[in-house]
Amino acid sequence: MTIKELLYKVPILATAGDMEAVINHLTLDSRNVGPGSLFIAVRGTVTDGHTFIDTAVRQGASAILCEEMPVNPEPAVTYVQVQDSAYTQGLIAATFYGHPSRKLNLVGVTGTNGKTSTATLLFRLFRALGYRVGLISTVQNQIDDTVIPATHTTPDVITTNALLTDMLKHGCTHCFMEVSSHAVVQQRIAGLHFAGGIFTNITHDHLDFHGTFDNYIRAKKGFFDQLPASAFALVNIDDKRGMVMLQNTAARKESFSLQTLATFKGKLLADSLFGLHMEIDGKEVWFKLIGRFNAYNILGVYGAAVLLGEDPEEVLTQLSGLMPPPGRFEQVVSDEQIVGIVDYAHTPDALQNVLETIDGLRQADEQIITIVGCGGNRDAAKRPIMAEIACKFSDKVILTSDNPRDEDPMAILEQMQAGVPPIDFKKTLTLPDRREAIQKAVSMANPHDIILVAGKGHETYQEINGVKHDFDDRQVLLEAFANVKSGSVDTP
Ligand SMILES: CC(=O)N[C@H]1[C@@H](OP(=O)(O)OP(=O)(O)OC[C@H]2O[C@@H](n3ccc(=O)[nH]c3=O)[C@H](O)[C@@H]2O)O[C@H](CO)[C@@H](O)[C@@H]1O[C@H](C)C(=O)N[C@@H](C)C(=O)N[C@H](CCC(=O)O)C(=O)O
Ligand SMILES: Nc1ncnc2c1ncn2[C@@H]1O[C@H](COP(=O)(O)OP(=O)(O)OP(=O)(O)O)[C@@H](O)[C@H]1O
Ligand SMILES: N[C@H](CCC[C@H](N)C(=O)O)C(=O)O
Ligand SMILES: [Mg+2]
Repeated sequence: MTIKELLYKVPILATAGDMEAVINHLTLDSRNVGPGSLFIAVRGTVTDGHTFIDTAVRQGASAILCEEMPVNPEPAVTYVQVQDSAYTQGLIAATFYGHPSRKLNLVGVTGTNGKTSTATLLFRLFRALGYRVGLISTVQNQIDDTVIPATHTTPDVITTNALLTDMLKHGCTHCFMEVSSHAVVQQRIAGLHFAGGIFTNITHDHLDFHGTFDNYIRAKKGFFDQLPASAFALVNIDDKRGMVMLQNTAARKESFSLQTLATFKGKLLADSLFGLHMEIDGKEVWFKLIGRFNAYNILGVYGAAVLLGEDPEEVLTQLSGLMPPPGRFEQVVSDEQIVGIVDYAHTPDALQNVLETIDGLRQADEQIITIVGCGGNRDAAKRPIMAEIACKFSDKVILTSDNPRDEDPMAILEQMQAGVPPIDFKKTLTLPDRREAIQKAVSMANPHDIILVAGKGHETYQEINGVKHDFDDRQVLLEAFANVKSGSVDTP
């Protein structure tokens, strides 16, 4: 495709060089540039892509898209200046790949918690309904049975268009994708055509990136503001920001609720360790998912499926058989009946939901032992809050590391400790080594006690100073259970 063809409908400020130059590769990263590449210079949070234009040219880039023309342009290279290269990237990627998002039903899910759960349940539901389906999620991307590892919750828009193209080649009719707030702000969904958008909820997270809660809300709303009139906008109206999401959307406004009148109204009849019993649209159904928060995920999934034209009864039948995604309330039980629960709760709201669920489900005087940490290079304000919530609902708490990234693990833990109420000091331990923390919890547990290992869920690594070390909470729990059994861990 020539650069001129690629720029169809793109607002341009200036150009230099041959507009017939042929482009066979798009990239944001100078390190991936080769002959035939169009390098898109984007201003980032750490560095500015414009500083890599010369490197891209040296590596043989055929064209450069930028917001600022270089002082000494290379005559053999084509330059295009635009107002916003991150946004333009979306338009170009759609043209380059032939608008794959218009050729299937692309549904985006946004919200602080529940995106992976909702998108994965939709993916599994539509497969069970007999479709070929794609998934773009934190845990993994998927085209039917083929798993493609994910690096982000929402990939950059070039990757998404490439994934959608592969999905079409495999005959997919639907793709369910998570839309993170970072992605909305960084234009990672620009130029994508959505058939629908779902809002799960909004609570405290990512204030490091967005600055204020209002900006965070605005970012989520930005997704709905971009939806076309042909799409549906389905929001949880039990969340007080649900209606805000609908304020300026051109899409069809739909809602779901457990508490009030809504397009899709559900009632939670019972909630146990075996699952949820709900009434939806007048029908009583059992589901295998655990926790009230999953009742919301189920309703959102049900609503989206019906809005996509599926038969409500068939949807409920298939939904009732579905299991939660990996690392979401995943249970690992020891031979002595100590119950380990691995859950991806890494926000105050998710942690509180999961602990309330566990507290509501415990039978008698079982102890709840919570292991929790907070990510480095991420929102620091949530650290003391999460420690406080862990203390409120647990008999014992072990504060530990969860991807310290470039931060000092002890500095993160000290910020968490600041949230521990003095009365709870005696039930709180701090062990920066996560393996040691899990072993300690297991050594303290009696049969039927519940150990919540929060924050990492499906993750199979611990990221320290840019290096991802193998670490899987489920595996480490199993090992600790085995060690206790063989007597190699001290029991108190
Ligand atoms: C904070 C953030 O979102 N960062 C994302 C952003 O990077 P950035 O703005 O820091 O980029 P930068 O390093 O400043 O570089 C600017 C530009 O120069 C380019 N560059 C850079 C170096 C070089 O040698 N050559 C070069 O061309 C880069 O490709 C980039 O285009 O743009 C990059 C390219 O798309 C992303 O990979 C990167 O994700 C980082 C790795 C990340 O950790 N992001 C997390 C916070 C994130 O996005 N999380 C959300 C989920 C959140 C949630 O819901 O919980 C997600 O969607 O995954
Ligand atoms: N609808 C919900 N409301 C509140 N909490 C939820 C909901 N669904 C799941 N959770 C809790 O949040 C955790 C993360 O869930 P999930 O992975 O589905 O969210 P996410 O929005 O994809 O997160 P991320 O932003 O990291 O991609 C779960 O492990 C569970 O503890
Ligand atoms: N999508 C989230 C995941 C957080 C998971 C938690 N284990 C952590 O590392 O903080 C983020 O990138 O902020
Ligand atoms: Mg997710």
